[in-house]
Amino acid sequence: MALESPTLLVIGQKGQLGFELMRALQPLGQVVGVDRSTCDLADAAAVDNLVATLRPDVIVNAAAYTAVDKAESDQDKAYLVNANAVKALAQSAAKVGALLVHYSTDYVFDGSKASAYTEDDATSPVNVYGASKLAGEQAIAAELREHLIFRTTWVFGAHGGNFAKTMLKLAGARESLNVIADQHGVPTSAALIADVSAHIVAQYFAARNAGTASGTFPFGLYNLTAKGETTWHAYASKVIAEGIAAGLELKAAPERVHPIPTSDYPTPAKRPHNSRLSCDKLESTFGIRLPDWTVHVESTVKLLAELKQ
Ligand SMILES: NC(=O)C1=CN([C@@H]2O[C@H](COP(=O)(O)OP(=O)(O)OC[C@H]3O[C@@H](n4cnc5c(N)ncnc54)[C@H](OP(=O)(O)O)[C@@H]3O)[C@@H](O)[C@H]2O)C=CC1
Ligand SMILES: Cc1cn([C@H]2C[C@H](O)[C@@H](COP(=O)(O)OP(=O)(O)O[C@H]3O[C@@H](C)C(=O)[C@@H](O)[C@H]3O)O2)c(=O)[nH]c1=O
Ligand SMILES: [Mg+2]
Repeated sequence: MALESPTLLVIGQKGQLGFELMRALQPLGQVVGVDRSTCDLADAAAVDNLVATLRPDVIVNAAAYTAVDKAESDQDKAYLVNANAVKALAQSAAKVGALLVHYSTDYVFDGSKASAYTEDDATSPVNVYGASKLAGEQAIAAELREHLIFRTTWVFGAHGGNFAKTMLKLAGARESLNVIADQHGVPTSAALIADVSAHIVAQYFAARNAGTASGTFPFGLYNLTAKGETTWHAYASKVIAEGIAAGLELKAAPERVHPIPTSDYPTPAKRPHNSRLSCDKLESTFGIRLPDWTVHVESTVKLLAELKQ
């Protein structure tokens, strides 16, 4: 008997991660992408109508309010998109029996732990964005058993805005940069997150086709980042060094990227000093091996340099 091709709905297809998901999910079925102009996530009725009409097997939500500093003075909007809309989406998914794949952040933690955070560690966000994302996680867990929430960190890619691209731009315009050296974390490429998501959705389809998905599939919360660790300062230095090696003309050489403490870079939102997440649960549950963060930083900077030339 031929198996029917599944339908996958990607919400937020124009973000960093959404763009990579539209690529990575293609082999799994019919992929339908929507963005703010075709479906506003904050419009619960529109989302419910879309889900009821399309009846997707899987909904992947890559849309979020991600402006961390702006969220401090725009709390209602951050909660509307990251919490209320996510709860409504989970309810819509439950009605049609879809798996909901969703993404969250290291900013659900206060960063006071000395080692990498596991999925069992207590949350304690220090900014509005982190609190709104945590509320979204909790809403999904309350509404829908068949969910996967991937907590990730410091996302970058060739498509969309991110810290790596900001550093290349600043290094092209200025002789020197000051970058925080006492916040520790892991740059994770949107492509890696999308590829791992696709692997796991494929495992879900395989289990479902074998008739076991709803009974034994390991739904739930997983950390998903690249391996290793760094600081914003060392990350900026690496990006700039790779940019120069790839032929970009940058004014600020890596040795003129100065390390500074968080106290020297005041921002509206507080940020955790430790953003490291242990991915042992994801690797052992799904049999996945995550690459070091430098692998995709190197390839992405090369690609960005090629695109400029
Ligand atoms: N970026 C990062 O460093 C990290 C991100 N994450 C999480 O990963 C996920 C993906 O993030 P990333 O791809 O980097 O984010 P981006 O900011 O690149 O993309 C988010 C997308 O969501 C869209 N969006 C926002 N509000 C709405 C809305 N009301 N209706 C429809 N679309 C909307 C945005 O559209 P528009 O441009 O029109 O606003 C944008 O296309 C998010 O859940 C985020 O919280 C987790 C850790 C780190
Ligand atoms: C531009 C700049 C930033 N910084 C600091 C500020 C901040 O602590 C750090 C990173 O800056 P960003 O603006 O990229 O930080 P931010 O937007 O907070 O990045 C976060 O985004 C959300 C969506 C997440 O979920 C997190 O995982 C994380 O990636 O670098 C410098 O020290 N010097 C600079 O010149
Ligand atoms: Mg940002």
